[in-house]
Amino acid sequence: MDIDPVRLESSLWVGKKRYRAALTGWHLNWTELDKKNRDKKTVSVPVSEVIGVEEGRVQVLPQMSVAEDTDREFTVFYVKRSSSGSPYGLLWRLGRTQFCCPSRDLRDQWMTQLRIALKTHSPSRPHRLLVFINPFGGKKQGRQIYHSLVAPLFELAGISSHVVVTERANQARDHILKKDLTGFDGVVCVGGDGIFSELLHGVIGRTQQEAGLSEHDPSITLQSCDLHIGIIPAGSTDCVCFATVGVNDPVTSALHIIIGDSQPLDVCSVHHCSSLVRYSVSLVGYGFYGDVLAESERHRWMGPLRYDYSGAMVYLSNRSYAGVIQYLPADSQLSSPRDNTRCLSGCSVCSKGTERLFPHSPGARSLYSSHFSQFSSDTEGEWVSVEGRFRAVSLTCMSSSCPRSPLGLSPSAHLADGTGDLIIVRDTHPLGFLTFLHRHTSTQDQFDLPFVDVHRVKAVRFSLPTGEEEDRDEERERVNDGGMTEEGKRPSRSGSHKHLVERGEERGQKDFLCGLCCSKAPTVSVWNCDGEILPHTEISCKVHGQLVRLYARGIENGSATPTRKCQDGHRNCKGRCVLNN
Ligand SMILES: CCCCCCCCCCCCC/C=C/[C@@H](O)[C@H](COP(=O)(O)O)NC(=O)CCCCCCCCCCCCCCC
Ligand SMILES: Nc1ncnc2c1ncn2[C@@H]1O[C@H](COP(=O)(O)OP(=O)(O)O)[C@@H](O)[C@H]1O
Ligand SMILES: [Ca+2]
Repeated sequence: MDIDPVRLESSLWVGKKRYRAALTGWHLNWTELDKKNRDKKTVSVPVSEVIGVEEGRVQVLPQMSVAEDTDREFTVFYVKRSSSGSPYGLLWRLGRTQFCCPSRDLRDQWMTQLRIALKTHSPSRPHRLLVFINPFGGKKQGRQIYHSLVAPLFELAGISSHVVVTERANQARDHILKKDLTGFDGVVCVGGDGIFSELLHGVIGRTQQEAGLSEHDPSITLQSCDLHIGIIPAGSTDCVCFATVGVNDPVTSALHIIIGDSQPLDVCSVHHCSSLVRYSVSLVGYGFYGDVLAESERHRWMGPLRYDYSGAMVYLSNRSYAGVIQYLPADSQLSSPRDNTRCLSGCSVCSKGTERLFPHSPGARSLYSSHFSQFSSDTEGEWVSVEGRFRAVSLTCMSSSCPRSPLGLSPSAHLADGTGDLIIVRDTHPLGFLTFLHRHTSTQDQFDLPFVDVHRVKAVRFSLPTGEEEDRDEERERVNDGGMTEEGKRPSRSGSHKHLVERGEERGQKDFLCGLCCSKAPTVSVWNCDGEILPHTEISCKVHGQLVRLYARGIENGSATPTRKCQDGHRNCKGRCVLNN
């Protein structure tokens, strides 16, 4: 349906300069005029990126206040992209321009038309948000970040928010699962990947409850979630924010939330036998990343640095683990983890994913759903099996870029294509593994190593090799342990790992901790699932295309976005090479 665009055009003043300002349905433009009425520079702001309009000369920080109201002035706030951003994504800032009209009538007309345009052209903006702050995330700045940087912007945009400062782990998840959410358009977390994961589990769980679907049945197609999730980064890794926005910056994220941006995200479900263990969006990792997480939990007091310290310790302990990996390859015609592309805002691979996942007719959708099922092997293609000793086995549904690794675990992975990338690092000499790790910090290709394989997949299973009886017993012990809460089968996030670390009954864990100070090497590692230790070694994972939506739009392509060395051998061709998109 075409909506009649709002139009208004007049001569206005900004400071001492005269401008021709025009509001069409989609854009607000103002062009400086010289004395002979010739056009000079034009500023153009899409209506969808206007944050608010106020009468008078208004400022927002440190508090919203009207500096002066002469009856003829109004202030427009909008998204302004900062040139001093990171090379990986654009920083957004609050732009502000104060206009002066020749008359009060004209001022009122501008105010009215701008507000109508905002209502008409930004229907997906949130009006009411439920905000969870983890006061202990990252450098423990969550509360301050929210109140000083984010709340004033929400107020300016007319968003009302209900704020919950969490007092315990899993409070945010339980709140979303159990409380009345009527009237909320979205949920927001202020913290790291851990509190985000709580929101993810709450939103997915609640949606399945309402749809009458069992999350424990690995063969069903889960219902995608309408309630959007926003992330204000204030954690240690903040990988989900970095990989979906391109920067970890609270103001940028707040502005994406205000304008109601929407980024679908693939989610991986992790099952053990017939029970859901957890969901993941970034990393499901065994071996190195599992060991780093287990070790880092003992050094939480170090804050975000705990990962670097533990990374070095685990690297020096030089471990590899036996296992059997099975995976279901995705259609290699559509994309590949080594095609040297980047998933950027408006990504065509993800758009095609949307068409495949949600074709318009309901009949077609259910046909596709059965095609997508991990367990219907008829149309699926074949499972592939790899057995051996591995330094690291990682599955990621997106690039998992973060400040530590700005291109991520899998630089060409897509946020919303319905697939994940399985990275298999076979056992190798220490220098080889260090090269692999180090390449995560540069534009060099970490997959271009003889002991590394990467596959684009729809599902993965991991088991211990047959004949490792000792390990199987251990695995049985873990299953009996469970790590589940009294509410039944819902996994307990930190309950399980607290159990592992504090009581030390988990043998792999005990071996691991012991292994750092004595020579006995452990035979099993643990799984790191978005920063949580899983209570099982044998798991099966399935990617659910576009299961949730974030208030984000993917990474906007700053001119300097670094990319990999291209296949012609150019180093650092930084997007100029034709092979890069
Ligand atoms: C030699 C330098 C090597 C740098 C290797 C960097 C790899 C970075 C991969 C990052 C993957 C991120 C996936 C996201 C995981 C998060 O969900 C999750 C939870 O985050 P939260 O605490 O904010 O809630 N974070 C994590 O599990 C942390 C994983 C971080 C691993 C960092 C490893 C650093 C390794 C340093 C090795 C140093 C070797 C030195 C040898 C002398
Ligand atoms: N009030 C709280 N007390 C203790 N733990 C909490 C609280 N709120 C959230 N958590 C848990 O803290 C863990 C880490 O939180 P997160 O926000 O990811 O910070 P970080 O990035 O520093 O790890 C998560 O597992 C989350 O569930
Ligand atoms: Ca994906």
